[in-house]
Amino acid sequence: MTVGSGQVYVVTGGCGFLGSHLVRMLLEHEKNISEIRVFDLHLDESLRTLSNDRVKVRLISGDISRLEDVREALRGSHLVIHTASLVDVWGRVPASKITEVNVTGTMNVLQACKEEEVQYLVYTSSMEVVGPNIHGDHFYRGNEDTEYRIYHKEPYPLSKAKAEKLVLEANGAKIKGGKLLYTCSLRPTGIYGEGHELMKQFHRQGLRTGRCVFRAIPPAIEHGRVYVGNVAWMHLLAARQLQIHPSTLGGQVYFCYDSSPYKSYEDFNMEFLSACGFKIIGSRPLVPYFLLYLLALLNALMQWLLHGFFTYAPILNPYTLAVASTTFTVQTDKAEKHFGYQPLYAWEEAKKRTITWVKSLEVSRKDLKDVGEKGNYCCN
Ligand SMILES: NC(=O)c1ccc[n+]([C@@H]2O[C@H](COP(=O)([O-])OP(=O)(O)OC[C@H]3O[C@@H](n4cnc5c(N)ncnc54)[C@H](O)[C@@H]3O)[C@@H](O)[C@H]2O)c1
Ligand SMILES: CC(C)CCC[C@@H](C)[C@H]1CC[C@H]2[C@@H]3[C@H](O)C=C4C[C@@H](O)CC[C@]4(C)[C@H]3CC[C@]12C
Repeated sequence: MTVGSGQVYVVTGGCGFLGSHLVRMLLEHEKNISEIRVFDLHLDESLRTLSNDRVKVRLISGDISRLEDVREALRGSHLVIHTASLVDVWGRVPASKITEVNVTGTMNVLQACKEEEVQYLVYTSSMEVVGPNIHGDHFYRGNEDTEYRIYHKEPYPLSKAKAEKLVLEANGAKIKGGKLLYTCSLRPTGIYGEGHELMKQFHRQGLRTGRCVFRAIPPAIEHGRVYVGNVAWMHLLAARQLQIHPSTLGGQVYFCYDSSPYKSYEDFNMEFLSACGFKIIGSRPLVPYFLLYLLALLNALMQWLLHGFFTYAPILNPYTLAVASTTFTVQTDKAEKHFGYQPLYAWEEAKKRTITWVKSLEVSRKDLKDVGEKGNYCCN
């Protein structure tokens, strides 16, 4: 295989949900690269087959929390897109582990950039570095400059906020050889699309309840969502333009946005699930908020009691309830102004692709039979 003399990009967490879309996006749309190094703790061998005459996809097994692993992966590369992270708001992973991967891991990426003379770093942050906060303050179609009471207590948002701060502070730092490091941070809202693990869980749950989804959150609560393909596209453009206009993009944060509609978390999921015959029951929440909150508290108590025996980590806990019950949506054109970002996929296309994928879950589910034919269609 002949591989050209283009740039070498490293994608940490490249085998994850966003990471694998990003790798495919780079292969298809970035003409200036000859090698993509996919660095991950758990490798997805299928990505290796994506290598072509122009670009080699190299899978590198490593742990972001080990500096040596990161240094080795970055050696001789031009740019890093750092998406590796432990995404956990359910208490499945100890807080210390989240800090080790998300904060120490990011320190390692920065250190490795400095030691291995890598000048450009695009960091995948999260809307959670801003909010929603636990006070329930709504962030209604805000932008990067909107004032908000930022308050972090949970390990995941805390770790993302700390990591983002480190990334931004490192912008302009001297690296080995005397050149400067340029960094920027992208903050997706809730990402959806092909491969979204949580959507698989909601789909599975919906099958158990006869394709009925029982409304829990008032429909007026807006939750920001963005299509994974557009998040990947935005990373590609940021990486490209950070090298061309480092003084414009360097040290900046950008929310990731597209034309996905502003809806509640549940109504948004229904955009896809309804194509599989799912129905949402109730135009208002069926259970009063205080009962849902009690249930969330009970789940937290059970988690604490069972800790040491096994990990009890249901989807609903006080924190996920607070996030789902607080409006958090963005409306901004900062990325368009700074680096010409416009969504690559219109809402109709993003929706179509996601529906196709959700439908494919139906045929691929081995345990579909366990649910029982009758129960599947109680709403129809
Ligand atoms: N999913 C969302 O809705 C969402 C929203 C906003 C921001 N984000 C951010 O986007 C990024 C990607 O998230 P995702 O949803 O694709 O998550 P994901 O879990 O699918 O991907 C994360 C990847 O990081 C890898 N990883 C974890 N620990 C590692 C370690 N110690 N060393 C090397 N690799 C390690 C995992 O194996 C995985 O492949 C994360 O930084 C996350 O914080 C996600
Ligand atoms: C109350 C129940 C009926 C519904 C519970 C849904 C809940 C699990 C969902 C709602 C919002 C979701 C978060 C949101 O989309 C954004 C992010 C940021 C990202 O960085 C990590 C994932 C996270 C926290 C989503 C997790 C799942 C949440 C809380």
